[in-house]
Amino acid sequence: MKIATIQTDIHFGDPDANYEQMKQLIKKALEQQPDLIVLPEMWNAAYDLENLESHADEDGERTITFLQSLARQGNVTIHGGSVAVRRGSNYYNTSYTVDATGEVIHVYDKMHLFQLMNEHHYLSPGTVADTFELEEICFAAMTCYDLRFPELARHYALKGAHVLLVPAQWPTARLDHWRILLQARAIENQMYVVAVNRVGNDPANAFPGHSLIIDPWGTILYEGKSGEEVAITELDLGNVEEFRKKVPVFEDRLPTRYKLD
Ligand SMILES: O=C(O)CCC(=O)C(=O)O
Repeated sequence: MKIATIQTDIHFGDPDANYEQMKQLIKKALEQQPDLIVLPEMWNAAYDLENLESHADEDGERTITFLQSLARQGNVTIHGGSVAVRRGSNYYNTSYTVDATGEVIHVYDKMHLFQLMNEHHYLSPGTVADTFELEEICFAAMTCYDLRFPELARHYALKGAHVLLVPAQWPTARLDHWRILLQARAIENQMYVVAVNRVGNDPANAFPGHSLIIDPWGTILYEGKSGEEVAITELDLGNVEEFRKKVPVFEDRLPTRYKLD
């Protein structure tokens, strides 16, 4: 599977500029005919949480229409990173995945809200962690801070996921955590991890890029630099069981002996 990762800066609190910029970047990715495009976290307005009322996407309608048009045009599936969405009186950090026919095949609301960026004061947490199928391969998605919760990645692995998508706005100050945690999730769950981070600055943080694609052995197959990058990585996603046979952790788990609550 050919995967395009879109590592970009994001205009703070300016959805119109961000939809236009993302359209150009997706079109650039389409030139290389990828099967899947993955975008970063909160790309419609960045972390301008104080102004959600004016720029959160009402029921995700603008984002879904935008992704559907480009997915059909490029005959590609797009995991739309995440955007700030309003549903009823609540706001969410939501990922939509749209396939080449324009069908929304998966929706994920970020579960673990990041107190250091005040998400918990503005957003509601997601409650559903489902997997989805793409070309007969089981995928799962989480968002940025969710990465610190190994239980969520293990939950997905036990549901059959072979690929974990992780859009993020992970700050430069903790870049070493980013790389180590992504590798750990890949190794301990023996799954591919495709993680897309933003670059640039917002009023509170700098963002380093370093988007990463890691195989189930923990080997880094792609690592972005610190600028804007539309990268294509070709992956053989059908070989996860081969990795799992080498070290059979799923056979050797003893779940009745460790209670997590
Ligand atoms: O956990 C971290 O250090 C970064 C998390 C984060 O920036 C986020 O969830 O937006």
